[in-house]
Amino acid sequence: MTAVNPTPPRALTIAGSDSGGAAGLEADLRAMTACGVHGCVAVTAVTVQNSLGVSGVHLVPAETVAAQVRAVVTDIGVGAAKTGMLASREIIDAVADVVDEVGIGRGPRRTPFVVDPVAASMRGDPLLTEDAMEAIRTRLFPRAELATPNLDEVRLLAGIAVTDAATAREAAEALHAMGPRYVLVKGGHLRGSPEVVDLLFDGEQTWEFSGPRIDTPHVHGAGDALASATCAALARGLSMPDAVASAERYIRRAVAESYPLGAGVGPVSPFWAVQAHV
Ligand SMILES: Nc1ncnc2c1ncn2[C@@H]1O[C@H](COP(=O)(O)OP(=O)(O)OP(=O)(O)O)[C@@H](O)[C@H]1O
Ligand SMILES: Cc1ncc(COP(=O)(O)O)c(N)n1
Repeated sequence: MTAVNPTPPRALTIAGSDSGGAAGLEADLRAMTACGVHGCVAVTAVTVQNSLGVSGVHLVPAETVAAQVRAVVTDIGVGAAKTGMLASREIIDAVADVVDEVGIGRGPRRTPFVVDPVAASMRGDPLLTEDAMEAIRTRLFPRAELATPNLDEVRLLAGIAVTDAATAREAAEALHAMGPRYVLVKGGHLRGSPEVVDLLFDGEQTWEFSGPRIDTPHVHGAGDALASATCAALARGLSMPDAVASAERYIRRAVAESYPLGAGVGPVSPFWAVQAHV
């Protein structure tokens, strides 16, 4: 007898590939799977990458990136989409145009769009050309339901150095004024602090997600996994504050169970969530 199972919720990541399998679309798909969602991909770039860094980048043509988004949305359909490494201004322009075309974006009648403004790898290797951050700000932030910058990206986008709760709030306000409906200022890079505090802001209300800093160097892919877990929760129909809260619970366990890989920095682990089901 043929078993016909229900189709699970789907989400789309528009991101680059990490050959080390720690960050990028590989991290995104693992996090989406662990969070109960079928992940689809529009690949923007192939990186030559391992635990020690990025030694090569090969860009996918912008029209091929847009065509992947179109192919996924028109046939499979998704409940939410996110961006990771977008690599170039041309790809950002193509993504801005195609999300408008297929109904992904900001506001109640659009499929929720999470913009993770990835600028560099955690080791500082550039993942975006220099003129492209401005394009993320002007072309993608006004279309974003949620933007998820880390503190280096906050500095590039808003010129604010976050050092405490007051400057995190100031940054959230400045970034919100650039267009996203919600902003999540991620505190992982405030290395001296014993607590990690992520701040969600919708222009009026703030939600603070805090917990002890877990003592591990292996946080490769943490930002990708957090944005993807949020995207998965949105695809399952959660509200933004609930989706971020669920992703925050997910990422803290994933950081706690991170593991060494190669000679450099290892990844956060999605396995705890999968193992709960096997
Ligand atoms: N040592 C840690 N302990 C607890 N939580 C952490 C730790 N490091 C990262 N996190 C969680 O992961 C989230 C993403 O990390 P981070 O702020 O470093 O963003 P990112 O730079 O985009 O991530 P990455 O570059 O590692 O992919 C943080 O906001 C925090 O919730
Ligand atoms: C293809 C790709 N996308 C994103 C990241 C950022 O992740 P991290 O900040 O953990 O290096 C990366 N290193 N590679």
